[in-house]
Amino acid sequence: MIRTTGLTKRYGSLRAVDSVDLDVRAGDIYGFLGANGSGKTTTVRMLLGLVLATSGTIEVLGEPMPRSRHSVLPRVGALIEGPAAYRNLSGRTNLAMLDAAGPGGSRRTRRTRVSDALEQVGLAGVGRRPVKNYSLGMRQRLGLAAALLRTPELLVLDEPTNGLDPQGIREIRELLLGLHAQGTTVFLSSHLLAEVEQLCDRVGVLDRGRLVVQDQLSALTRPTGRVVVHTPDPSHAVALLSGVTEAEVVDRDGQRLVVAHPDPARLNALLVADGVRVRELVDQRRSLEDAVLAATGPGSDHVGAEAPSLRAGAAA
Ligand SMILES: Nc1ncnc2c1ncn2[C@@H]1O[C@H](COP(=O)(O)OP(=O)(O)OP(=O)(O)O)[C@@H](O)[C@H]1O
Repeated sequence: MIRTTGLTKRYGSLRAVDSVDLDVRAGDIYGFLGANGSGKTTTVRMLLGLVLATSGTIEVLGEPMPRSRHSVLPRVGALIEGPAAYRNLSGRTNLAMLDAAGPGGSRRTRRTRVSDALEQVGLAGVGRRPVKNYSLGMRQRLGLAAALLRTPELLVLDEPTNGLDPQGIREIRELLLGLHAQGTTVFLSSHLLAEVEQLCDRVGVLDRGRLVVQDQLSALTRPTGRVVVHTPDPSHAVALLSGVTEAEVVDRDGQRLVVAHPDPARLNALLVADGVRVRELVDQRRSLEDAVLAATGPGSDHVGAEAPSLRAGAAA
């Protein structure tokens, strides 16, 4: 769906994007993570032919960009940096104007297309109100409606939840999951780990212009081979396990033990058979944050792990 090789953008001596090999596959919800200033927007703009690459190649929907933009862009829905709209006009009129200005899409079916797009983003009831009366979340959804006018095969979204409150973020998330379930491939940039962890199945991490991670979320957060045990009898458990060669207690924090053991089921049986009460026993998994920190290392502008609500009110 999107494939780049050696994609690079220089601004003077700054390599804003540095030899990036993106691989976004059909059916992905791909999260493109990176701190502010890491080069996400520049990459997204290059994918859409809005900024020319210094070097490297780009394929979108199997066609070279920007050369094939006239055939590719009508099949791609895009939302970049706070969608612009005429404030005094209604959402519906804004969409109709965008539809008329965009490539493809006949005039005869415009009304239906606009109505369908408004319906999809949950703005059908307020489509006739002027945009100046819309909340930030409604404006963001209007931007998404514009991206949906052509029933895109691929959605490219730059920080789609920036500036939204938790409710707005959830609405966008549900909308994207719904579109994905209908077959749309989604590529979205974000600086929020939690957002990507909740929504995406494939992740790329940009660190100062370089793609330092690209993998399935499930592979990045795979089990560590350790088991987390919650027990009201931690001392008993530690004493028991000290005599078991294949088990090693690697961490103890109150009633929580982290045990290196090859088989959680066998470990559980061992503990219970000896009278240790087990409240919970789960495979320890690496968090996406751990995976990102391991790849970016110290001194990097780390992507944020803060709750999305803390970002509410940021620039749209
Ligand atoms: N037109 C430009 N001229 C010079 N430098 C630029 C230009 N556009 C972007 N940059 C620089 O390139 C780097 C990457 O910027 P970019 O906007 O792509 O990052 P980003 O990850 O999208 O960050 P943000 O989330 O803040 O938008 C930054 O250091 C930025 O200052």
